[in-house]
Amino acid sequence: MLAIDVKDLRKQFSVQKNREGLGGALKDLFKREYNEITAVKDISFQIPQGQICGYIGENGAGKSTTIKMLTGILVPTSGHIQVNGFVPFKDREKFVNGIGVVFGQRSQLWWDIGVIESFQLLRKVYRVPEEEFRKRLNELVERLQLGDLLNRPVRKLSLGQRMRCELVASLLHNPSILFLDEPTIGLDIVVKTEIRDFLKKINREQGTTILLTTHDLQDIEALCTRVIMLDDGRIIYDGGLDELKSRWSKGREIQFQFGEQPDIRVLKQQTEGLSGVSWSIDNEVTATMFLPHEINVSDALSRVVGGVADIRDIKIMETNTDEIVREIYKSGSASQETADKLSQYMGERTPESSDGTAAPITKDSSSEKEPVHHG
Ligand SMILES: Nc1ncnc2c1ncn2[C@@H]1O[C@H](COP(=O)(O)OP(=O)(O)OP(=O)(O)O)[C@@H](O)[C@H]1O
Repeated sequence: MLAIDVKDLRKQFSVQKNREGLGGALKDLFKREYNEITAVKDISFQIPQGQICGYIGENGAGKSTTIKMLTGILVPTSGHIQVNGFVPFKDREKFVNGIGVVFGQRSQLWWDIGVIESFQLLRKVYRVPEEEFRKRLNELVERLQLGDLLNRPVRKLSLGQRMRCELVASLLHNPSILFLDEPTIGLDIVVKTEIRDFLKKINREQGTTILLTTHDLQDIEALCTRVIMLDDGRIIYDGGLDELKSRWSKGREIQFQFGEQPDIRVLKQQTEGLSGVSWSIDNEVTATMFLPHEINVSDALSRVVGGVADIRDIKIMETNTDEIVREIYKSGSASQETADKLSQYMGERTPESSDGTAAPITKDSSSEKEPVHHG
């Protein structure tokens, strides 16, 4: 069964226009005018069970709006969604038992009470039997090393400690799908790594499906085999991370360290005839060879190694995903082929139903913009 099935999903918001000046304010009082914002524009994708998929895009691309529709917080304007076989905003009671949600920028824990008490309240919300809850809690507490924190009020936790507690909270009822919206935002590299390792483990051991939005591409590199890239509410890439890199990176770089000062003319002679290969001298003893994708690394390497003496070290430089993704964001399209395909089936459509906010998933998710701290 598919974990997530989305077809032609659209979300429009009506935003009130504010006219300028006192006269404008008075007019606003009597006749309100609205602008339509289309945050998500007829997107379609399917995620099989057990996959970890990255959902990325620039600020305002529509990531959070999608997650909110997938978790039943927002009602779509049009299109179809099934998550675990349920329509999120309709079948909420049954639906929420199968999903876990972490919004990095807001808390699902009660601010002033001890962490363990928040967990107990969540146990009741999700109707988890006490014995099962204890077993699961012990396991999660051990894995995320929360032992000392359980009796502290949430407001006294550091961001990293709170985020580990948020993860436990989202997993207490053993959901099969986890939605993570910026789960590593603001965390230091140690906590980020711990959280990534933990997520990899639960995915591997329990087959948890994970949909993850992030601006940190290291999260994507560490966790995701697939990435969906959004631009202005549309999907501009859906595929493997490796494929994205190889299709979009301009080439590879190999850095050589020599025993003596390299002569650029000699280096160029070695790679003569290899189209697109170029050289630059970095300092007295190192030079870098740039290779377009069409040229085989071993062909180029063997020419240099065979023709130049005294090579001390060779470094093949990793493709920098950040740079690639930045380039794609700038151009707004991951490939011509994708853009062509998209333009065939997308296009502005008339909204079919009004937007709206569904009832809260569990306790209080009514405030859309402000962090929710219970207390
Ligand atoms: N409740 C709302 N009312 C009106 N417009 C909204 C609302 N929520 C989101 N938007 C608009 O929809 C668009 C997409 O916003 P969304 O929060 O989904 O983007 P995002 O990709 O998650 O961005 P970020 O990375 O900054 O969190 C933006 O133009 C945003 O201003």
